[in-house]
Amino acid sequence: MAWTATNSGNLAHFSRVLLMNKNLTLILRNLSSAAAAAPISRPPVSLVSLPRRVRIVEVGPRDGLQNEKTIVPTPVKIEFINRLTRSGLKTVECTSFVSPKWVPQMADHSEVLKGIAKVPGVSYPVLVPNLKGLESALAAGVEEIAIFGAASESFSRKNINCSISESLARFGAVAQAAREKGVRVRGYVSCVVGCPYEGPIAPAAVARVTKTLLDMGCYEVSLGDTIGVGTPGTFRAMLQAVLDAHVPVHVLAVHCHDTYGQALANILTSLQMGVTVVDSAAAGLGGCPYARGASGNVSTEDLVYMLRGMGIETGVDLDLLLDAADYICAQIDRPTNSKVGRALCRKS
Ligand SMILES: CC(C)(COP(=O)([O-])OP(=O)([O-])OC[C@H]1O[C@@H](n2cnc3c(N)ncnc32)[C@H](O)[C@@H]1OP(=O)([O-])[O-])[C@@H](O)C(=O)NCCC(=O)NCCSC(=O)C[C@@](C)(O)CC(=O)[O-]
Repeated sequence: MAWTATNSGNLAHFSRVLLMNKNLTLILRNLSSAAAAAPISRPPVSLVSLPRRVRIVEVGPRDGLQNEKTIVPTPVKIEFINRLTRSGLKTVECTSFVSPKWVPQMADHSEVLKGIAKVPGVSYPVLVPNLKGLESALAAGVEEIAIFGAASESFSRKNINCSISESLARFGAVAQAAREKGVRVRGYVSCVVGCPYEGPIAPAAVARVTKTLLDMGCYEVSLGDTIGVGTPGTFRAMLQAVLDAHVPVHVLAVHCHDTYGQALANILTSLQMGVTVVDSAAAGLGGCPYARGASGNVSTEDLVYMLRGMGIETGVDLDLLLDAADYICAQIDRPTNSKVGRALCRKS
């Protein structure tokens, strides 16, 4: 066969492919020897099949609005909660009975709790830091509260002005008094992978606080990545440590802020490890006033979209949820943080 320009072109192409393959082999070899040299610190993971159903705990009206610069009018909060409930959400955390000097945005807690159109079968938990808060919450007719501890000593002091052990003693008294009144108690642990003041947090510290909250009667503990620094790697190690402390997975929830865009990945990792309860906020609102740099929660719309795409039931109507998110974004005059909200070209 005569040698043609096409053959010569093919040969040049072939040599390039060979060279690329050679480079690729070299790169892969370097990578695998680097991986072999790296210390193996992965905890054992037992993957269970994905759940058929996930319960979403909507935290937008509380976690979402507590960090707003301007105070959102009470009727707007009430309408937001009512719309969220209409979308099919079964748990809507609606306010905090904390000190108005610390978090002025939640000062109208009693009016909000009394003003919402409560739907049978829907739970409306509120945050309670101490017995004074519990007293006011009970007077407003609360049926479920959330107590909120931290795995970081510095965050505990900044957020609730006391050490972890002082906070747990305080929460023990709150939990007991609440349960005596027939009020359900949920727990939070903040800074489960990282703290804005201390950096990385030891998984063992998370396991300790989680166990203590369960021992005092919390029916569920939500593990909060307050500043959204977790990755599937750190999340898996943290969750494994909690499970290794003999905490049953069905009493755990995850609460992921999306600062580094890892929230859905961390949630998926948690589902793979057996978690079936996930916190989120409509429009991706949120942030803790005492956690500098913390961005919003994972958006409920993005979470529902992902779960629906995986065939996991949530009982939430995405259109009605988007309406609720549009409503609050219009009221507080800011664009949605939800990727799904943006993709579907909603008004906000
Ligand atoms: C815990 C305290 C109260 C301690 O605050 P303190 O200043 O140490 O409290 P105190 O007991 O010394 O009392 C000082 C004053 O506050 C009043 N007070 C005391 N308690 C209450 C109350 N319940 N309701 C109304 N007023 C209250 C009390 O009556 C007194 O009033 P004064 O005599 O000066 O007029 C304060 O630090 C506080 O309210 N902190 C709340 C901080 C907060 O809400 N942070 C955001 C929520 S946590 C979060 O977002 C994380 C989470 C849950 O989403 C999960 C995650 O993402 O990780």
